[in-house]
Amino acid sequence: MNDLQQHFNHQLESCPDTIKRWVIGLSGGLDSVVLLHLAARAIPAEQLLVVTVDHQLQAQSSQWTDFCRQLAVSLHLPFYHEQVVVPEGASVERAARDARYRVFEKILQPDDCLLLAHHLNDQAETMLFRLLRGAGVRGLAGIPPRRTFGKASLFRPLLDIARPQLQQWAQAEQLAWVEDPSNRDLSFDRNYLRHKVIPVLEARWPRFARRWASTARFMRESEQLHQDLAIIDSESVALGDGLDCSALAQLSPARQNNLLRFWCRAADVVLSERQLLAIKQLIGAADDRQPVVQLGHLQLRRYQGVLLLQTDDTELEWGDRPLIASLELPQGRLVVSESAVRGLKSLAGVTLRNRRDGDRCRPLGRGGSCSLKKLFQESGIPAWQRRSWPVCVVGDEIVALPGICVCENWQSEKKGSGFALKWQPTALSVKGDSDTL
Ligand SMILES: Nc1ncnc2c1ncn2[C@@H]1O[C@H](COP(=O)(O)OP(=O)(O)OP(=O)(O)O)[C@@H](O)[C@H]1O
Repeated sequence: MNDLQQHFNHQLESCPDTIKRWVIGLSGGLDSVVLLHLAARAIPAEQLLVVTVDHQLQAQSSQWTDFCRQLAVSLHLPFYHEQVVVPEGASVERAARDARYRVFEKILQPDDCLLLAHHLNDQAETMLFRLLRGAGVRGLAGIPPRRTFGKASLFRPLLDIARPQLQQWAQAEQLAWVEDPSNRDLSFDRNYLRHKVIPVLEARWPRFARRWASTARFMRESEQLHQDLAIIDSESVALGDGLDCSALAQLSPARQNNLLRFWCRAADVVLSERQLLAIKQLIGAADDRQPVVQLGHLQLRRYQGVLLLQTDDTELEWGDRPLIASLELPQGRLVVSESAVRGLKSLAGVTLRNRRDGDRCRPLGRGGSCSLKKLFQESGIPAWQRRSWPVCVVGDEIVALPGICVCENWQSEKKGSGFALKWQPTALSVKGDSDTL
């Protein structure tokens, strides 16, 4: 058996025994054709599935799909293909990749492993590309050899192999593959690096890609340590769904940044340096100014010394909606359950509306009327959440404020009966982040 096949078989042995099916991403290019042949010689056909995604970006794309199908058929392997429509936008490469990964994710079952043919030169290119864009430790960790992927796992068994070795093997085995002419288009940054920059580095430092692969491993380890530290720090800084600003300020600036990055990444936000700076200013701003930092589709706010990440600020219009049962909305969750104390006696005729200027009600046990503004303040409800807070009314009378009070004359007869109401505005909590590179 030759070296490359041995290497591949050895890589497979390092995978968990629980894997039932291997799904091979076949583009028809040299790398994935080699991967397919290696896999077909090492894995029984009934445990393999070949998948090709047609991005429809080139006139010949359906011919490439035909090529891939014929190759799979010639090896007696099951084949699946799907055409995707890649949305136009700033980066076609990225959009195509996202569309492709969505197809993979749809197909994969829990005990599947997706095999992709990234190699050592892809790793070097990725690192250089990210460095040029100002990546940090996480970006320079490069392409990970394995990770979880949706319900399944993803593995790149050729990541230690240089492209010339794949080419030699393909030639020795007399394999055929397709060449994508767009790989020569130097207007794409990746192609420019591959054809113009990397060869210059290679000529002077022939082993640079292998050295960078070690750097990527160091970076991955460092990134893991950063994540571990963020989890430790969040134990003392997390408060409910938010971060306690004074506890955060006790950490060193680097640990603050680290925790903020991880916390935001859990909500899919990658913080830029400018955004980090804005957050630091937000931490020091006065509460009455209702400070906010916009982070893409999210908003970071500070209220009563706590940083909160909100999904959306669009005001929720209740529009006299009848209160029937619990509700799940993008802006929050209205929970209706059995009350352990004296809850709202009935839902009959109760509707939900937005708060109005000058609204007052008579909370149970208070012995008088009180403004909603005061009730919100006393309950520590941040000002920006009040506009969308549901107000329960029967006709013109306020009968309850979910999570805050039930009003006189609307409570159940005895304890442990009636309905408990809660309004939980959507907020994102601190949680560990898996490796999603
Ligand atoms: N159209 C496709 N259909 C199925 N699999 C594909 C397709 N294109 C790429 N792949 C798989 O993904 C691997 C990497 O391809 P490519 O280098 O184009 O990837 P990328 O995911 O865009 O790269 P990167 O992750 O480095 O940005 C290929 O070797 C192949 O296994």
